[in-house]
Amino acid sequence: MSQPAKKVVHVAVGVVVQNQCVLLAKRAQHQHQGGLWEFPGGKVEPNESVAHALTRELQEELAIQVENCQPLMEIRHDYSDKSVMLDVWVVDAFTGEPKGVEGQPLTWASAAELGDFDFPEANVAIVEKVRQLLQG
Ligand SMILES: Nc1nc2c([nH]c(=O)n2[C@H]2C[C@H](O)[C@@H](COP(=O)(O)OP(=O)(O)OP(=O)(O)O)O2)c(=O)[nH]1
Ligand SMILES: [Mg+2]
Repeated sequence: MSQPAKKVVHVAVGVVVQNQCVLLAKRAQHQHQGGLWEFPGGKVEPNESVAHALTRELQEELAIQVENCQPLMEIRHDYSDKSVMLDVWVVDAFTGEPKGVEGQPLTWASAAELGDFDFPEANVAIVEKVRQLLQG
């Protein structure tokens, strides 16, 4: 029997790079995929561009201002409880010093350190691509 089409949550995800490291944030326990590390970002609002959503979310979550970004990859993933489309962008220029505005822990990880963190399932391919990018 056919299932009704599942709503896919469109997410703007920022790979914020500086000094050959990438910025990671820890998701709060109460959130979807809580307790895991993520690339900061959040949901794209209706009629909002992905670049705008990314800029808005990184201002809200990290208090940084995106100065330059470009698309890296798109990942569609079905969790048991939710489907997501992660629109991943590299942020290679920003102003401000990243802070965990919502109380979330932040850390910078090098290519070699990326393996030390637990990420949501959807992130496997992103982490691999980011590792290559940082080794570039
Ligand atoms: N930001 C981010 N979200 C991710 C990653 N990997 C992954 O599966 N997700 C999923 C978890 C969530 O279901 C969704 C992102 O939602 P979110 O909770 O960050 O959204 P938001 O910032 O707009 O927050 P909210 O206030 O609406 O909860 O994407 C990732 O690396 N970064
Ligand atoms: Mg978020």
